[in-house]
Amino acid sequence: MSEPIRVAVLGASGRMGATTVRAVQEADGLELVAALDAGDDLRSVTDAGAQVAVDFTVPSVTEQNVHTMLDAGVHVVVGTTGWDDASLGRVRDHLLRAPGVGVVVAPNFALGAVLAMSFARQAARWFESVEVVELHHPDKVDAPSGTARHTAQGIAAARASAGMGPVPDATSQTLDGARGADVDGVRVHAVRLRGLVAHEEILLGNAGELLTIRHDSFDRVSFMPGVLLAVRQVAGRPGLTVGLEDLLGLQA
Ligand SMILES: NC(=O)C1=CN([C@@H]2O[C@H](COP(=O)(O)OP(=O)(O)OC[C@H]3O[C@@H](n4cnc5c(N)ncnc54)[C@H](O)[C@@H]3O)[C@@H](O)[C@H]2O)C=CC1
Ligand SMILES: O=C(O)C1=N[C@H](C(=O)O)C[C@H](O)C1
Repeated sequence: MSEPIRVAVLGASGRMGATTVRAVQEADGLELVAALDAGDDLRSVTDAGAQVAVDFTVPSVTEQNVHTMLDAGVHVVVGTTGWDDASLGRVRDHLLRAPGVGVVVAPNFALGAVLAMSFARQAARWFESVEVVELHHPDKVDAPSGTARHTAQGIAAARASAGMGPVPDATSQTLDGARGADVDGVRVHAVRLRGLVAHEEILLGNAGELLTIRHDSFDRVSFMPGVLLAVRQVAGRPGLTVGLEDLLGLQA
């Protein structure tokens, strides 16, 4: 039998980190060797011999954590949101100096959410109108969600490659924020409500019809199959992988 993959979890006391700690402990072929939270020294990841670090921390520290892991030759699976083209570009550059090391950054590890984004990209070219609504628990620090941004970017790219123009919208008088955020021309609305976990609706409209694509995460265990898949695959994927689509054999 092969040796287990040695895994460290960063943000281990948080909602996602604690769920990941349990999932790694229960998974075949994985061994939890370090569980760190704010204030802990990242050197304990390498001291513990971790091969893969999973980051579920906060947007303000995740990029620095990844650079520190790359300097140590540790593969990284990142679920923390807040990434943009510039921060991803810096990681891509760093990876040129860390040959053989892999980083997977995925805004959402729930299989249904990844499929919903894929369906939305597929549908985008056939609908004149589209808006994205994300709904989350009120302790979330960022808005709109990383998933909603990724969804809107994918829809915008699909519309652009189909030669579609802007989404119709005659609004000329409005209160600030009433039309949501503009992500590459796609309106994104963020709801924060006690009782919710993580939910997304993609609304696609044509004259006389509406297609709604909806995904609900009712429990954080929904993210774990995707997290474990990435942990198992990251060492075999040198360089930067953004999103879980490629790991699931879906078109990005
Ligand atoms: N990709 C995905 O599927 C999912 C991503 N997320 C994202 O994961 C992130 C974490 O979400 P939650 O667990 O709900 O937040 P949380 O606030 O419950 O947990 C964050 C944890 O990170 C810790 N932390 C802060 N600075 C740190 C540092 N320098 N080193 C180590 N730990 C540090 C905090 O003390 C806290 O325990 C968010 O960005 C969220 O959007 C959440 C759910 C699913
Ligand atoms: O903070 C959360 O809870 C979530 N964050 C991620 C995001 O911002 O997309 C993934 C999921 O929506 C849960």
